[in-house]
Amino acid sequence: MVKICCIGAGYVGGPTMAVIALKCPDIEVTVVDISTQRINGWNSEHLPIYEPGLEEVVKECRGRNLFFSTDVEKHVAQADIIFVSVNTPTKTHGLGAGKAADLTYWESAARMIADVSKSDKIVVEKSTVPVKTAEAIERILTHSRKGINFTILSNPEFLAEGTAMKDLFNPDRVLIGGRETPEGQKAIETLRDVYANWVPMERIICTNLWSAELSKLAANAFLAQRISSVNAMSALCEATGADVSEVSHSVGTDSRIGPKFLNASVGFGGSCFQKDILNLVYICECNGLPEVANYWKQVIKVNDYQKSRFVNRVVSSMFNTVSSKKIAILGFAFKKDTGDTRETPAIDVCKGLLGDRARLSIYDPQVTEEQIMKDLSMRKFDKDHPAHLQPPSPTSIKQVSVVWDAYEAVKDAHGVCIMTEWDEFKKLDYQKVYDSMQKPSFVFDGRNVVDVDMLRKIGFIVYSIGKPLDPWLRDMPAVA
Ligand SMILES: NC(=O)c1ccc[n+]([C@@H]2O[C@H](COP(=O)([O-])OP(=O)(O)OC[C@H]3O[C@@H](n4cnc5c(N)ncnc54)[C@H](O)[C@@H]3O)[C@@H](O)[C@H]2O)c1
Ligand SMILES: O=c1ccn([C@@H]2O[C@H](COP(=O)(O)OP(=O)(O)O[C@H]3O[C@H](CO)[C@@H](O)[C@H](O)[C@H]3O)[C@@H](O)[C@H]2O)c(=O)[nH]1
Repeated sequence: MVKICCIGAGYVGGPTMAVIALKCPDIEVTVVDISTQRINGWNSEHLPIYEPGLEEVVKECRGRNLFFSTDVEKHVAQADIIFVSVNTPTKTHGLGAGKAADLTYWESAARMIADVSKSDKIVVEKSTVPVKTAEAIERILTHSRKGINFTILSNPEFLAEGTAMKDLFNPDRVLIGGRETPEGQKAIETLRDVYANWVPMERIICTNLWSAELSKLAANAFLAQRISSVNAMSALCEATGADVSEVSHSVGTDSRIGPKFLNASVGFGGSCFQKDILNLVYICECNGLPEVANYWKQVIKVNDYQKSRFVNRVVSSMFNTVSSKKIAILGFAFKKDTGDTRETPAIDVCKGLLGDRARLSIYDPQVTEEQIMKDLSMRKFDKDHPAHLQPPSPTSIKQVSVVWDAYEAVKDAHGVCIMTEWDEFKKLDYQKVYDSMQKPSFVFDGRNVVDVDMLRKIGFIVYSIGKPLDPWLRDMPAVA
């Protein structure tokens, strides 16, 4: 029986391996992690991550051909194929701090593989890594060569959180990069055969190592660039009276552009876009391409601008101060259908409002109080490191309360900020919300989920990203 071991039981390692186990009953899959808490979670009734459809697959395969373990070395030693899906966060200190990818976790995984292996292995880069990482990893793997052959492949993951299972079952493509040597090509075939159990052959793209590594960074940069483009347009829409949804629709019907990923928002979040673009910027700089680096840097700048623009709208609309005013924050996750808060725009918006001394009442159906408190007190980039290495969270933050019901959050609030597009925020009884709030009552929709006309009829003053402005807001300065 072929044995697969995946190092890193996170948002990628867990779901990806669960799907391989489901689709390949002849393969034994073990997911290992240094975090006992994470592994205990995977072996329990309460999985450590929320992803629609994941629990069913894990329950079907766990104990059959899917295992979760902290015995990292044992399972690595036994495996034929090793996926490495550990964190590759942005460096927080030293050379390239704030931009370069921190490969500490990858390097320690590679050293451990080299130390414990007693048979030939295919080592698969599943984490998103800088282009040319495979070369460095190869050096580490072969430094203590004991007659063992390591063949390295790049197999970047394209799943999006909230739709991970759907994306894994029916991927647009699976990308496999390898060396153009007979061993490299043979390893590509071996991995292709695994995916071929459920992915049509024409959707499995095989390239050289560097193309595969760079394609992942490029795909995320292109996706994020679309959002920053539409968000830049949203500011112009507000200034001119155009409606960003109409503009997106009109632009997206051009088949060369396409309709996806053109929703204006308070900004993109998630663990990947910012980190991967910063990484791309750093690689460009290291390769003497400052113009290319600056081009991609602008995608992040527009994203930061969008978040601070939103905070400024809130503060300026509410008589230029939110000091001591209760503001309800609906949604904290970086998108719906996930409990993940890494780089969520809600963090920057909440910090901006707290800076103006607001009192916040936060509700998200999937994010715990502990997580929110941690996020609001943690430094930028600390968040994407393994949980057990993060600083301990404070028990509470003055001026922030976390509640478990949207109606509780809005009670006596002066304003409501919608930060995540959870379906339940579309279906709230807004008359009830209005009745329980202070007057005038404001709604700031960072995700364009509410029916603006209906809310205005109820009596709300509404701000919706990129939409024609409420007469009240038109007279208020939107810049700090
Ligand atoms: N989250 C996504 O949607 C997504 C999608 C595509 C690619 N990626 C990339 O995949 C990689 C992993 O992302 P993630 O979101 O799954 O991260 P994650 O933080 O959820 O999981 C990573 C896991 O690796 C473990 N780990 C770290 N070092 C280890 C070691 N030496 N040995 C064993 N375990 C170790 C951590 O404890 C953690 O549980 C990153 O490079 C990310 O950029 C993420
Ligand atoms: O039109 C849009 C689409 C998305 N977003 C926001 O963009 C962020 C990222 O969304 P999404 O890309 O759907 O989620 P991720 O899980 O971050 O997935 C991205 O990052 C992953 C990690 O690299 C890749 O694997 C995926 O292909 C890529 O979509 C979220 O805050 C969304 O709300 C918008 O504001 N407008």
